[in-house]
Amino acid sequence: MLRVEKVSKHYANSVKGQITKAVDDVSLTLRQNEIFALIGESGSGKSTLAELIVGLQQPTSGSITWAEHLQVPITDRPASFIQLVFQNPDRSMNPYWRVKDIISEPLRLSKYPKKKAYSKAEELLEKVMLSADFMDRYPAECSGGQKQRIAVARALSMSPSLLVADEITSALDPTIENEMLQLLLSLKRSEGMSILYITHRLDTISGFADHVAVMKNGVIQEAGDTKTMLSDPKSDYTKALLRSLYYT
Ligand SMILES: Nc1ncnc2c1ncn2[C@@H]1O[C@H](COP(=O)(O)OP(=O)(O)OP(=O)(O)O)[C@@H](O)[C@H]1O
Repeated sequence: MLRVEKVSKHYANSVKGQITKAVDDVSLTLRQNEIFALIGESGSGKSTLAELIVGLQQPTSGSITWAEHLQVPITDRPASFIQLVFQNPDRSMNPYWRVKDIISEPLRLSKYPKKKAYSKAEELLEKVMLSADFMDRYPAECSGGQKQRIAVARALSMSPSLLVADEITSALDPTIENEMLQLLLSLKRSEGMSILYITHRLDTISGFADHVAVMKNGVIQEAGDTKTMLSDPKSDYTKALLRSLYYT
């Protein structure tokens, strides 16, 4: 569905003559209706790659296209095609707005009448397993996990084909994190969309992600189906990551 081909993003550093290769010659394919986990330690280039995919940044070289129209650059996609949810929901929520206005904002921007947008917001809350009581709350009256669900609900309002979830469970405790993963799995099934799930933790992806890519220093070290990679890792880096799980 989405093809990333030989994509690089290099930044010129303030130190003269040096460049940071945040993403370096990355190729991967995201299929329809799959969960693709992108794994890497801090600074490995995950968020930069996500921003390139979403179109928030332009690659230094390479191309990102969606497979139905392979020659169409990602920047020419319909606005609703990809939605991004960040690690910190507070970054994208106006603290003075009620939940119903936060969720329905994309619909209102698409000229939905207010009443219809609110009724859709209530449906979306139900999709992320929050009750209608949340409609009139402010973000400060919601927990971190609930705010992430609200951010997902807002993203769903545009019926995206691809949801990019950048470290959205990192700040949550294990039980709430597990509930969020279950929610994403059920949304994949019910909405038929694909999810690019970005994380620094390999231990969350078993039974959740269909495919996985492991990234280090801007380079994909290994990619493949999750079961095979977890049971038979090929790169030394993936092996080291897996070994480290047993010591945490
Ligand atoms: N605007 C920028 N200018 C210069 N260097 C940058 C810029 N953005 C990111 N980098 C560098 O690119 C590399 C990759 O950063 P990126 O944020 O993509 O990593 P990450 O894997 O998402 O890390 P984290 O999990 O900590 O968010 C890092 O070395 C970072 O310092």
